[in-house]
Amino acid sequence: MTGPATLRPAAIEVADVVVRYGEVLALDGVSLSVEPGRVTGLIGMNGSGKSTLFKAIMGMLRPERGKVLIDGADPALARRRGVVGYVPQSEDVDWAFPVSVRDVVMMGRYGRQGPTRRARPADHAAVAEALDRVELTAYADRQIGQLSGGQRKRAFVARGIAQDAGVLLLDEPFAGVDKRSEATIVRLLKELAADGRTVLVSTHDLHALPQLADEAVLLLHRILFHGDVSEALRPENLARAFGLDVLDEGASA
Ligand SMILES: Nc1ncnc2c1ncn2[C@@H]1O[C@H](COP(=O)(O)OP(=O)(O)OP(=O)(O)O)[C@@H](O)[C@H]1O
Repeated sequence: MTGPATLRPAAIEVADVVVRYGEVLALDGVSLSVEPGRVTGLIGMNGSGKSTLFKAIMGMLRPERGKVLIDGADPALARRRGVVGYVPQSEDVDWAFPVSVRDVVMMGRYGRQGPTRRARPADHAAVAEALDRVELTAYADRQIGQLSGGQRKRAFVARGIAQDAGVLLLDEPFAGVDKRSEATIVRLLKELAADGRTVLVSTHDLHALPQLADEAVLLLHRILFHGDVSEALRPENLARAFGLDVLDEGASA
């Protein structure tokens, strides 16, 4: 499948990144390359540093050490250029905010509209196409909070599509989503990767991983594993990523 002409595929390069919040060492020398054209699953327990890694990739925090490059460019610059699209965790969104689904998707066009934010015909066309792609055309005028969990995620994916983002970061897209919506989102993400996008998805949902991801990254403040999904899911790898060895030690003490 060929992508839209304006799509800017971009690889993510993370080199030896250290991020600390006061005493908490959230990322401890993380190095990772994420390639376009694939869905990469980012797996780690609560507090393992997944959201912090996303923030570093978006240039929203400056690492104490190391570097992030998006297609060779500074991540904050890449974000301002609209190269990086982000689907946030549900808790990070104010669902009561009085905006329609269409408004949310139009936000993906703001970077092109300048300070006046006046939508041109091309912006409306891109929003309509993105809504169609995620199958939310019929819901375009609904307030964003009046959608199901899966539809809410798809609205934010549509924002990234309208933005022509070459990199899509999704933070826990399956949390609070039923199986049918999960299957729809998985299919959509695979299509978006096939267009040439770089798709990085954090998830706790290990069952969805084989269908979803072409490769997997296990994170526990540092990269424990990066490679085949089936290998990532081996019990010894999951035990390391989810700290079960720590629990075992505690149990035997
Ligand atoms: N703003 C902050 N101030 C202090 N500590 C923080 C802050 N943000 C994150 N942390 C800590 O940094 C570590 C990594 O947090 P992060 O949110 O990146 O993990 P996560 O893998 O995304 O977790 P979850 O799966 O629960 O969303 C945790 O120990 C967390 O408590």
